[in-house]
Amino acid sequence: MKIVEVKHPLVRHKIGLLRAADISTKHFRELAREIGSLLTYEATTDLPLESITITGWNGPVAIEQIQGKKVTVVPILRAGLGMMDGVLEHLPSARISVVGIYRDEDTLQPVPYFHKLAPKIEQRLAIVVDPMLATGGSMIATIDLLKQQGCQHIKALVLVAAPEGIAALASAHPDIELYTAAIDQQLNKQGYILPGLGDAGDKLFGTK
Ligand SMILES: O=P(O)(O)OC[C@H]1O[C@H](OP(=O)(O)OP(=O)(O)O)[C@H](O)[C@@H]1O
Ligand SMILES: O=c1cc[nH]c(=O)[nH]1
Ligand SMILES: [Mg+2]
Repeated sequence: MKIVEVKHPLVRHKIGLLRAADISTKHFRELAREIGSLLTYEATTDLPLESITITGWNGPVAIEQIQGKKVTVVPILRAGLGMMDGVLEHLPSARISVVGIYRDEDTLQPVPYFHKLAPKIEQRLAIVVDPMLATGGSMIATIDLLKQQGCQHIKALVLVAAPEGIAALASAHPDIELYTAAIDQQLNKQGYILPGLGDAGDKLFGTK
C-alpha cells in the first residue's frame, strides 16, 4: 500500500492546532476542512491530464485539463463529513457516495447503517475521507463495500492514522493509497489514537 504522510508545513501547523484540548467546534471544523483540502492537493498529483484546444482571446490556444475519469468523494459518517468540503474545493463536480458506519464502543467493530453510492462507481476514482484511522475497521469495511460494487481505484484521506490501523488496512487492501496528515504513536485500551485528536465526530458535531 502506498502511504503518504504529508510533511508540508501548512499541514504540520494545522494538525498541531487540531490537537488542543480546548479547541472550539468552529475551529476544529475549519481545520478539518482545510487539511482535507491540502491532502486532496497531495492525493491528486497523479491525475492524468489531456491537451485540448480552446478559443482564447487571440485565437486557438492549447490547454490542459484533467482527463475524463470521474471522481466520487466518500465521506464515512459522521466525521468524514468534516473533510468533505475540503475535497470538493478542488473537485467541485465530484459525486458524493455516503457511507454510514460507526464503531461499536465495546467491541471496536465497525457497524454499517447506511450507504448511498454514486452511479457507475466502477468507472470512478473514489476518495474516501475520515479523520481517524484507528483500528482501521471502519475504513476497511468502507473499501470492502466500494470494491463489492466494482470500484477499482481508491484513495483514502485521513487526518491522523495509528500504526495499527495502517497495518490492518495495508493487509486488507494493499492496492489502495493512504494520505495522512500524521502517523501517531499507538492506540489506547479504548481504541483511541494517542496522542490523536480525541473523538473527532463529537468535536465536529459538538455532541460532547
Ligand atoms: O479505525 P476505527 O477503529 O474503525 O475507528 C475510526 C472510526 O471511528 C470514528 O467514527 P465513530 O465510530 O466515532 O463514528 P462518528 O463519526 O459517527 O462519530 C472515526 O471517525 C472513524 O470512522
Ligand atoms: O482516536 C479516535 C479513534 C476513533 N475515533 C475517533 O474519533 N478518535
Ligand atoms: Mg465518533
